[in-house]
Amino acid sequence: MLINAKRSTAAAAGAALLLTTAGIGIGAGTAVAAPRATPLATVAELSAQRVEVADQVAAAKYGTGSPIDDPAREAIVIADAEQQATALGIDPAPVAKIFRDQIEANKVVQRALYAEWDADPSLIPTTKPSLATIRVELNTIGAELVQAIAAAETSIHAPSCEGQLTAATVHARHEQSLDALHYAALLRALPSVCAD
Ligand SMILES: C=C(O[C@@H]1C=C(C(=O)O)C=C[C@H]1O)C(=O)O
Repeated sequence: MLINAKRSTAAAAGAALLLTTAGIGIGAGTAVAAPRATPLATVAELSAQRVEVADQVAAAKYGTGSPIDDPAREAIVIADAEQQATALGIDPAPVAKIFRDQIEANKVVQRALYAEWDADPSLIPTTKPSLATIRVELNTIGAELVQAIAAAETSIHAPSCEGQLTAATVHARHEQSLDALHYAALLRALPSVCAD
């Protein structure tokens, strides 16, 4: 009886080992196929999305007299981000700083596209999107970005933040096939992410 019990314990242990091994195998395979995004990777991805949306902003404004710089709208974007940060229980001041950079990055793209379109009008987009609709999209990305910043709190304060952020930035560039302009803008969007 005692021996049987030992045997069944051994059998259970063996089964558990097999399951664990199988689990590890599945886990490793999944990790290779689709690595789980780190919190800073999400910050970089959303920032990349935001600089890509700048193309639509530029297309909406170009030739309409709407200025690239819209300080009233910028104030709303920053106030929203601060409010969302406070609601999530994080310090709104560094979030506002990150959003100021995000806005500058967006304008880097807009200015570059304006210059391209001025130089070669055949490149001007033929369809003009609605600025109001694009701003709703920017609001959505912005809200997700504040959440990602909140989720990245530990990484943001870690000594490895700059290294992790560089890796995340290069990864986002690759994932979203950013061209040189949008990669330059992405770099402009992120310098305030890691805490001093
Ligand atoms: C994107 C726009 O252009 C600029 C960039 C902004 C942003 O990145 O949120 C906000 C206002 C503008 O200065 C816009 O007008 O909506």
